Amino acid sequence: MSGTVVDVAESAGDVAPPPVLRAENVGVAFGGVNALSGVTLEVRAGEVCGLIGPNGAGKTTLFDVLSGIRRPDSGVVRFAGVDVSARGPVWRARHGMRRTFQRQQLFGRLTVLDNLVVAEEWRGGGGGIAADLLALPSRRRRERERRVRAEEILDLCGLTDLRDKYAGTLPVGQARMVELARAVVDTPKVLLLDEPASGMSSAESVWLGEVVRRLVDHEQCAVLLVEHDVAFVMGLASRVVVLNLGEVLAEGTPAEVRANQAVRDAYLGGG
Ligand SMILES: Nc1ncnc2c1ncn2[C@@H]1O[C@H](COP(=O)(O)OP(=O)(O)OP(=O)(O)O)[C@@H](O)[C@H]1O
Repeated sequence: MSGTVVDVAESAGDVAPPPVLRAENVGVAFGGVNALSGVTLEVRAGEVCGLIGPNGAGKTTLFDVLSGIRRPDSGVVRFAGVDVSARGPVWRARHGMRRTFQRQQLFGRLTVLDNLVVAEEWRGGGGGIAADLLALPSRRRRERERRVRAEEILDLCGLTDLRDKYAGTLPVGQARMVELARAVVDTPKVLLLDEPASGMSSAESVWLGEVVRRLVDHEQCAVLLVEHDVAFVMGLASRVVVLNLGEVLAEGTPAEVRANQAVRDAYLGGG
C-alpha cells in the first residue's frame, strides 16, 4: 500500500466525487466455490448504493472483503483512493469505515445515549487514564462535545425520546435504529449496512429509509447497503448493484435494474 487515507474532496470540474470505497476486480474462492470473481463496485460520498442478489450471491463475502475481515484472493480494495487491501478491519474502522452487522451489537446495560458516547470514546481522548483520573478540563470538554454530537445524531434518527432507556430493553426495530446511530456518530466516510431492516415492521423500515437518507445528506458519507428486502433497497438507493453467483449481473438506477431482463430472470422472478 502507498500513501495515506485523505479526505475525499470533489475535484474541480468533476460532476461526481471520486469513489470513497472501491472494490476492483475482487475474487474470493472457498475451495472449489468462486464466491466472488472479478467484482468491481464503488460508492461515492452522499450516495446510497444498494447491493442485492439471491442467497449465496456473494454479498456477505464482498462486505467481509470491503471491511477488511477477509483478504481477497485477487483484486484490490481502495478506500479514498488508497489501496487498503492489506489493512485489517480495525485500521479501516479507525480511518472512517463503519459496518453494522445482522446480529445486534449494542451494550444492553447502557442507555441509548451512552451507547453512542461509547462508540465515540473508542478512539480515546488523549492523555490516557491520568487525564481521566485528574478530570482535566480538556478531557471534560471532549466529553461534553461527544455528548453534544451523540444528541445531534439521536435527534437526526428520531431517537431523542429513547435516550435514557437501557438499550437491552428496546424492541428489535428501535435497537436496529440505535445501531445505525452508533455507526454514524463517529463521522464515518463510508457506512456498510448489513441487513439494517431485518426484524423491522414495514412502518419501521419506512422510518429507517427516511433516517438513512437524512443521515447521508447531513453527514455526506457514502452508504453501501445489503438488504434482502428488495423494495426497501429500490426505494432508498440511487444506484443498485446486482450480484449473482459471485459476479456483477447488473448495475444501474433502481428503474434500470427492475427493467433488466437478466435480473428478472435470475432474481426478481422473471416476467
Ligand atoms: N466460509 C465459507 N466457506 C465455504 N464457502 C463459503 C463460506 N462463506 C461463503 N461461502 C460460499 O460462498 C458463496 C457466497 O456466500 P455469501 O454468504 O457471500 O453469499 P450471500 O449473498 O451473502 O448469501 P445470503 O444472502 O444467503 O447471506 C456461497 O456459495 C457460500 O456457500
